[in-house]
Amino acid sequence: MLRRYILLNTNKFVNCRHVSQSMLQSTVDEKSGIATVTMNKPPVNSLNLEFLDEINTQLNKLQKDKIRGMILTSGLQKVFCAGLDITEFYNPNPDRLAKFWTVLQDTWLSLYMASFPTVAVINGHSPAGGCLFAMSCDYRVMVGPKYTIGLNETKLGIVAPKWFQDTMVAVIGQRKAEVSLTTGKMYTTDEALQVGLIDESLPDADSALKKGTQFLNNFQRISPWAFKMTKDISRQPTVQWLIDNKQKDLDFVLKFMQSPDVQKSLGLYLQSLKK
Ligand SMILES: CCCCCCCCCCCC/C=C/CC(=O)SCCNC(=O)CCNC(=O)[C@H](O)C(C)(C)COP(=O)(O)OP(=O)(O)OC[C@H]1O[C@@H](n2cnc3c(N)ncnc32)[C@H](O)[C@@H]1OP(=O)(O)O
Repeated sequence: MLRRYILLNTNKFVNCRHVSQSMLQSTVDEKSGIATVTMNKPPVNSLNLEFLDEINTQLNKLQKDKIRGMILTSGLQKVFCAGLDITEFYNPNPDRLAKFWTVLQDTWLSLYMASFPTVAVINGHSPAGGCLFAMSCDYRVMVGPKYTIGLNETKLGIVAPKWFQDTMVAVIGQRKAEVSLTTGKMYTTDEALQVGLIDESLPDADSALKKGTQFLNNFQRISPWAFKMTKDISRQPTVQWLIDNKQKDLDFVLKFMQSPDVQKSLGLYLQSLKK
């Protein structure tokens, strides 16, 4: 049952329903119908099987609740999301890896095709899967200037799957995405704004959240049905490949991730992170 709370959110009191609390906090402003979903899995919001499952469950719940919009942000000091949890890939248990990848596919489909408008308030670093999540929202507001965002997979000796790449192409275009993906480029906030990877840059998290809310307020006078149909038509070419090839994508990942060369690269990368 939903309970009423007064919740402290970025130094502001708002009237809201408290929907869940664990690695993910979700609050819905009663007046606007806008949900704020805050990732809170220290130290870096890395996406493991359980966290992804929780995110996907929450997205499906918000859809059923017919919210009017969602802000996705982080409760951590300087990281929006560090991407996929690399320990899921290193010396993996094949059954768990298969579950992990399937939940990732489903979570991406839920977020990318969400029936409500979505904004990523990127209040920290956002590499790889973190960048994928941000790019999957309808609008991106980033706190600058000190954080970075991008698909850095080649720097780990791995390959961004086709649907990660297609998501980037849909945001910044083929040519820029190709250079960005092959070089594993991590953009500063200013660079990300220049290339179109983010829509706005704000100096602090409070003003970024306000900007995100302002964007969502654009939809108050737009029919949810018209919004959803338009988004579906626009995004269908990007999602169709995965919808048609979920098993093939999974089989490839299982094979690729268990190859000795990839394991060696991942081991070295994990070591460098620990240092
Ligand atoms: C036909 C051909 C088709 C080809 C298809 C190919 C198909 C292949 C599929 C494979 C695709 C795989 C896709 C993967 C996407 C990903 O998301 S991979 C993850 C990439 N992420 C990163 O590289 C981020 C790494 N982290 C950082 O850069 C930094 O941690 C940070 C900038 C996010 C934060 O910095 P800081 O605040 O200084 O924290 P740290 O001290 O670095 O980290 C604290 C702590 O967290 C651990 N950690 C960091 N990131 C991760 C992570 N992603 N996963 C797991 N753990 C992580 C880090 O090791 C530290 O741990 P300790 O405290 O030292 O134990």
